[in-house]
Amino acid sequence: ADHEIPHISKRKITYSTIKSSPFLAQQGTEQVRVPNVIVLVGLPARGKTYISRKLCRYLNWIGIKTKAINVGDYRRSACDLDNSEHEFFSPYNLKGTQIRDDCARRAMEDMGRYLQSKEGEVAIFDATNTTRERRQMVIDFCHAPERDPKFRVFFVESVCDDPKIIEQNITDVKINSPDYKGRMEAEQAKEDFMKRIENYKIQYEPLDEDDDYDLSFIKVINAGRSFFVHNVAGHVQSRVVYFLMNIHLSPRSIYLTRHGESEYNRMGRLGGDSPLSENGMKYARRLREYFEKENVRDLRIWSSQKIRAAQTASFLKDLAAHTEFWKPLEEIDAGICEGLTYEEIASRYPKQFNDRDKDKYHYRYPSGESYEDLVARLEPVIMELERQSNVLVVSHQAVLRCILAYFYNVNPSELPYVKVPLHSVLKLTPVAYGCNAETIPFNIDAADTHRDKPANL
Ligand SMILES: O=c1[nH]cnc2c1c(-c1ccc(Br)cc1)cn2-c1ccccc1
Ligand SMILES: O=P(O)(O)OC[C@H]1O[C@](O)(CO)[C@@H](O)[C@@H]1O
Repeated sequence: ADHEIPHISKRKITYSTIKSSPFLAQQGTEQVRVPNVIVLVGLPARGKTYISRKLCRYLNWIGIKTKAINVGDYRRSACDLDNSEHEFFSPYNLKGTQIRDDCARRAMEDMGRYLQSKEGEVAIFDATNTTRERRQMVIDFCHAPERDPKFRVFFVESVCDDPKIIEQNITDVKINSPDYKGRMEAEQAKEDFMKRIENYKIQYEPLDEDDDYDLSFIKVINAGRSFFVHNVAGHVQSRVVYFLMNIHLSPRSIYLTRHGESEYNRMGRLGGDSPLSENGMKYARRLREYFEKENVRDLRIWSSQKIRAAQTASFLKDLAAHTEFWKPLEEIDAGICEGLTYEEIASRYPKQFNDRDKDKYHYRYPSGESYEDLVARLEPVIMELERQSNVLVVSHQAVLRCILAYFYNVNPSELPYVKVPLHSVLKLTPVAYGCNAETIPFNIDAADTHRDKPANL
């Protein structure tokens, strides 16, 4: 109806909304990008699964539909677990070799269906792939004559001879893996796994810039200490290289908090730039006390530039090695609904209000932003978070939902409903393949700004 949105002009304007990913211009319904296969290469305990799961999470978060396929999972389900001792992996064990080849082929065929069906754009093939013969089998599968379009192949080889890192890997993710958990003592499991690595070393043929001159690949050396990058082709491969060059294994914590309660929070009003309320000030003081006790080494504080966030961060400034104010950390822009309450939006713009709850991730406020827009503007923040050590982020409800969704693989339909209450700190500590989360509540009164998805939608 006319009173809904002031029309700029009566002419029919069709806005081409880039629906699927901020990094992708769609033509019609087809994605313009060819399917990509990222093939891991490396001895056991070189972090291949760590890389594939982290990469998968990042690519999905930026809107590139990706699936990681782990051949070890196929082997474990193909044969019961007494086939996980090191003898099974000997190249002289014909039965073991045959089972492992068969599992690799089945995993590859599942990968082919995932990409051919356009269910996804990128598949990550997580296996040792340590022989030239095995890698050629994957290439032939991706470039099969009848395949159109051909799958683009990028090899990610993890080369690591740092005993400390390998030791950490085996302790963190091998001893408790299904192959050993509850069946062998830790020391025995570690010994067996070292023998499994020796079995793979017999046949290991690393990627070589001369022999593999025509391939596209990156060698990651000693958990990202150095890299060798060769023949990178296309957008996805360059994003993968960029991501791998920014992640690290060093232990640290990421603290997330919203600003203290603001005057607008108390009134139920969206956005704006109101100062902290009395409760909000109390929270800022208690937040400082918490970080005095936490005594975090080299803490960096990143805050949105909104008054409510800057006030909160300013209570901690002298505790931090460095405090900076970032525009990308500002709250979602509600456009024409800025400063209104949900009730006012529902009465003034009923259709907009209803549309938003139908697809809250993609819905863009008129003259404002969608959650999808927020993810695109937060990508540099995520990349910098990966690079850093101890960081406290002081931001807002919608922004923290997007950041949490990155660390916890939350999909676009659930992301806009993640609970991020006022007056609580979330402490994230990356471990092995995931992230430990500790919620520190402060028990200081605050408005509840959370709106659940209406039951009928
Ligand atoms: O290069 C490794 N060698 C042995 N282990 C490793 C790595 C990496 C790794 C690899 C590439 C990049 Br870029 C960053 C880290 C992670 N991990 C790992 C360690 C402990 C638990 C889970 C994974
Ligand atoms: O996407 P939702 O659930 O409306 O939450 C985002 C809203 O939360 C607030 O940060 C606080 O209400 C608003 O400024 C913002 O518009």
